[in-house]
Amino acid sequence: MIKVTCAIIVNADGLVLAAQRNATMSLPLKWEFPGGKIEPGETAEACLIREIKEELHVDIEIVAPLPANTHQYPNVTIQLIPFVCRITSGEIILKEHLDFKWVAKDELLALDWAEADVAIVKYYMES
Ligand SMILES: Nc1nc2c([nH]c(=O)n2[C@@H]2O[C@H](COP(=O)(O)OP(=O)(O)OP(=O)(O)O)[C@@H](O)[C@H]2O)c(=O)[nH]1
Repeated sequence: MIKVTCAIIVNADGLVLAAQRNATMSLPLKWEFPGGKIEPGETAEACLIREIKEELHVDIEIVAPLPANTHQYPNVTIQLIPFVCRITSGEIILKEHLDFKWVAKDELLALDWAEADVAIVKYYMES
């Protein structure tokens, strides 16, 4: 099982950042929370801070963990480990994703999410 962290980045207006995977990634064009795989010896929190810097070019602080979701794709099983986060410095520059948008909490489910994210989106919407 692959452990993957992801960031539910919330801005001052309470909007949530959704990022769209590019056409050449796995799960092309699906929406996700940015993040990535935990490296050996790395904590989930350190992984997420590193991945967000690499992918979005901003610094974040972690506000709170949410329950992880294990999801079986046809070729791989991932454990997706979410954290609510805030940007502490920088402007977003997309390094890997095709697009991003700030979405109101009650409109999140309208996006075409990666399957593993759906349970996390629902949990967050109800929290
Ligand atoms: N970062 C991130 N990955 C997710 C989410 N949901 C989800 O199913 N994934 C999957 O978790 C894995 C995370 O990989 P990654 O972001 O570190 O790197 P990657 O796309 O280059 O990996 P890959 O080439 O193995 O697909 C991918 O298989 C991705 O499809 C999510 O919300 N955020």
